[in-house]
Amino acid sequence: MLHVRARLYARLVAQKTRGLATAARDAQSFHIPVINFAKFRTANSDVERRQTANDIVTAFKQSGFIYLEGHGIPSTTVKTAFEKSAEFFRLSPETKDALAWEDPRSNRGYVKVGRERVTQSSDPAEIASLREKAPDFKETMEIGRDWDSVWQNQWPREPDVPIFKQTMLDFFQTCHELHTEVMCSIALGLDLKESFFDDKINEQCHNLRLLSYPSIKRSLLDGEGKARAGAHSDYGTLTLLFQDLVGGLEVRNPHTGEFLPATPIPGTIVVNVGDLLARWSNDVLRSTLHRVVAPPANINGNDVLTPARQSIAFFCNPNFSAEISCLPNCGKEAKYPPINTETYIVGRLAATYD
Ligand SMILES: O=C(O)CCC(=O)C(=O)O
Ligand SMILES: [Fe+2]
Repeated sequence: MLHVRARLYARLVAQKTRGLATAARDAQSFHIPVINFAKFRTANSDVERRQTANDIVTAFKQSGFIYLEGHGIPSTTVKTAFEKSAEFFRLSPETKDALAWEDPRSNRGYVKVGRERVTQSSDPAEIASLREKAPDFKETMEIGRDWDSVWQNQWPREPDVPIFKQTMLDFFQTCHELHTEVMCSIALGLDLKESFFDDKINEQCHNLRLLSYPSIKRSLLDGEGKARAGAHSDYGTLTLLFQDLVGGLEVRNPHTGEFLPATPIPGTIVVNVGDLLARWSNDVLRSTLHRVVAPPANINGNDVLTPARQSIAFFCNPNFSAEISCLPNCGKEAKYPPINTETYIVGRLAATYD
């Protein structure tokens, strides 16, 4: 009897040790890999295409974030989008306020500093209090598909920022096409037909967000919950994030709770999984918390002001009419009931804006 108990105990200890070893491995292996998408786009063989698709899906299972290189978007295209974005944010506060964001169903227009507070909370009172105590130090311009039958983009007047509209329309289209390709790779990596997502993501219900983080006193970003953008996850399928070289983006290791810097790598796009794709995949793909904090201080450590920072996020969504229910090959039992895309996205947006 004693023997049996001792054996059982030894087995339990061994299991626990193995579990701890796996957890430690997961914690240590958390990183944001650089993936060369050119290998997928111009692959010579199915094997090569499949290899990159597997790498992407593996990374999205582990950390939910990748740096995409070889994505095919010319650096001049990104540079022009950043220049036009900077030109827009240099407009007077009155000119920008005249284009104010008004409605989560539209999700278009200018959002001044302090109006949005991204968070994981869905409690309106908690979000309101966070917004007051620790607002996001950023301003944004939100752009949707321009041919929507109900909602209109809030374009600045052409003479105020020449070619802004055309630049952003072209950039929107370019990002939409890249999203479609990356979703093909995800389908393949999940053992689905490569075209599986095509008719569920083709209506361009996306959101192009230009972000400007003004230069502020570093001390304003010290303190509980204070950040340029608070810790949050994104809502849709994928986010394509273009960042300048200032730094400050951090990604949370879910195994340890620690935030890891997503240091800018020139020429790459940071791509991360959003909540709706995580839900679609029954949490096989991971939607990871991230935030934007003050960039690392200078070596002498006494820089009082943070440099201004610019980024562009393209939030990709399924078609608003698409029903999101557990994908094939993603577990035996669905963890979530089906949900309509528009209901989900508009609900999340309504909670985060003032
Ligand atoms: O500016 C960044 O680098 C990230 C912004 C972001 O995460 C967001 O707007 O959802
Ligand atoms: Fe985000």
